[in-house]
Amino acid sequence: MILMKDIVRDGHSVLRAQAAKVEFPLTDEDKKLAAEMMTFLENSQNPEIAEKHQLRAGVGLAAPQVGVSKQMSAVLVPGGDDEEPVLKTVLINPTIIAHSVKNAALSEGEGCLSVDRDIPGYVPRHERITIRYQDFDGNILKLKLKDYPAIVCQHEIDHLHGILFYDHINSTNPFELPENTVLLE
Ligand SMILES: CNC(=O)c1cccc(C)c1Nc1nc(N2CCN(c3ccccc3Cl)CC2)nc(N2CSC[C@H]2C(=O)NC)n1
Ligand code: NI
Repeated sequence: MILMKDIVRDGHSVLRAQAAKVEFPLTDEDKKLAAEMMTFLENSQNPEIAEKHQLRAGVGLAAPQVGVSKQMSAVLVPGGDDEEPVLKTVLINPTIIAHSVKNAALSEGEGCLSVDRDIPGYVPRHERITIRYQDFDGNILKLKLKDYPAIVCQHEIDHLHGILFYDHINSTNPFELPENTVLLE
């Protein structure tokens, strides 16, 4: 199982590299990695397991964060208690093919499993996006998202292009809110 010791931290070059496209058919190794990344997210969101293994909670994990420079990210945005997840998917070779003019940012800022320090500030992103990606069989799928799930997927797709959340924070005024940007509570 993936543990915090397996997660690459900021400063390691793999987090700043352009990840390679995933080839199809997926190798067994690719399939295993995708499953392990999703299991990590589930474990990290389970209080008992997270406590036992000292896992930091996350809703997204990209392959470069476990040292694999491939375009694959797992996303698990939970619903309320006893509800289905809002979003549970593995994005393979994802691209944003459309987005709103309007931007959005999490009012509490963003965290990242690969960044051990708290970096305050708004991370302006698109409020709505359409993602084109591939499933395990290589079929091309489209996904329209808005608000928190859209923010999470943009954060994870950034990882595949060597971009970290704080790259988007205004260094002179971290809490400056660009016009046409809404804050998500
Ligand atoms: C600096 N301020 C902050 O971090 C921050 C501070 C407050 C609120 C938010 C909303 C913040 N922001 C933020 N909170 C999260 N979590 C909230 C807690 N949650 C979680 C925790 C426990 C169980 C289950 C779950 Cl689900 C896990 C996810 N996650 C992300 N990000 C940025 S997009 C990728 C995603 C990620 O997975 N990061 C590791 N940002
Ligand atoms: Ni991250």
